[in-house]
Amino acid sequence: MGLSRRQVFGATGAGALGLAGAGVGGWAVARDGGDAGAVTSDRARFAFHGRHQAGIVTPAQDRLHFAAFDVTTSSRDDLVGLLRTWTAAAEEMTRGAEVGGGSPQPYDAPPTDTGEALGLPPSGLTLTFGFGPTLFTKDGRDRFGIADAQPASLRELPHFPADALRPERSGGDLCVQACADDPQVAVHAIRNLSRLAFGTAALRWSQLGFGRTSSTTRSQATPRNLFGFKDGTANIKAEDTAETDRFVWVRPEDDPAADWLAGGSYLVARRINMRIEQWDSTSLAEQEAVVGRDRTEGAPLSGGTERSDPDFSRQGSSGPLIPVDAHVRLAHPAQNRGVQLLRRGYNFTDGNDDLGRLDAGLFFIAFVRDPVTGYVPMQNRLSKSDAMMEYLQHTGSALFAVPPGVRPGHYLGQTLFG
Ligand SMILES: C=CC1=C(C)c2cc3[nH]c(cc4nc(cc5[nH]c(cc1n2)c(C)c5CCC(=O)O)C(CCC(=O)O)=C4C)c(C)c3C=C
Ligand SMILES: [Fe+2]
Repeated sequence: MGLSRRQVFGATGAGALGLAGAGVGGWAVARDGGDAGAVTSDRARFAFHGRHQAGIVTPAQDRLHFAAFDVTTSSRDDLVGLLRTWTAAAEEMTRGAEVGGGSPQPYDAPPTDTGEALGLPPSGLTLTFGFGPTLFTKDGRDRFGIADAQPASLRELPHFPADALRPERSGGDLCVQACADDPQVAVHAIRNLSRLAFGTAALRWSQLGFGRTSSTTRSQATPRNLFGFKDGTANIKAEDTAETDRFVWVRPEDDPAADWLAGGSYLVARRINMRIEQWDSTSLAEQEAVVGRDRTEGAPLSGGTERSDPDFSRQGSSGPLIPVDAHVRLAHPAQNRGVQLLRRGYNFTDGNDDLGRLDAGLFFIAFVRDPVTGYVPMQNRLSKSDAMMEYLQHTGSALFAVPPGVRPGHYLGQTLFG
């Protein structure tokens, strides 16, 4: 039996909870007659307005279309105009309405909405927007008069060992994470936002994802990644409000020069190719040793069930049961000064290469309160020592500051530009 809405979202920090459209500050999900709200369905609808943007601690949907944009204008007014336009369109699309639905549609002009989502339910669409470091400063230039408000932690991520990053899959001034349970709804959202940006911002790169690789609420089943392992077991969950407060949401005192980001977060995106043909020819014993958990149950190799705490000191006949270079050992808070992050990634396949190998992997997305302390040291440790790295190649990378949620009547990023 699922948890009730109040159990799932009752303490988001906003202190209020209600059905979408009720105009309350907490996250709300409306489902026809449903009470769980933790499991998404095509009828799920997430409120666009709130204290935090949706798409972070709201239950992870099954599909992703992620897009990074370059701003092509040098006009601050045009940029703010785009953020206002995106705000209105995002609010419409997340409630399943047409873009520009309120305005009359002249027959001799292109429709205001591209049309492929007409008649489809909201499908749990969430749109999460972020600002990249280059929106603030580029080539030493203060592009839009916001350089003084650039958060100290919003810098290009450092080069990590074994990175094979492609510039055309990295960076960006703006990002939009569109998640939904219907891929057509997610793609429709990015297509329409790109169209509205014409002349102000242009798509730089984008990534489709299927099959979430993390659960973000307790009542969601743990999904599997393309290595066939349960992924997301030890993730921060929406119910863990002490953890989300400590590791996900930015506080005003974190960076006084960038207090506009309070209530927001940072989004780390990494396109990680998985050498799945190599993985598929590896023994199950080796696969489990690399992960540090068993494949069937997802239980730590030290014993117990999926939810048992790993015992890193437990010894087998030839050393620790969870090897010293196992992924879960190196990613565990015990190895990372207690740090945790909220993972919200997706599987991807983008065709194949000339040798018939799939271009497949995991589009890693994490939300952190501070990437400098909450992501970079962990990635360094994994890139240097994780046994899984033999099967991985990082091919894309980006970092964005995710502003707080939008209040009714306000626009995205108003705390920065307003
Ligand atoms: C820098 C952070 C991380 C990257 C990059 C990353 C890539 C990555 N992970 C898997 C598969 C699994 N990861 C699991 C756990 C796990 N991973 C990270 C961080 C990164 N992973 C953390 C913090 C944790 C939790 C550690 C803990 O507290 O125990 C697991 C185990 C199940 C689970 O808890 O989710 C798997 C499986 C892949 C395939 C991958 C890159 C392609
Ligand atoms: Fe991981």
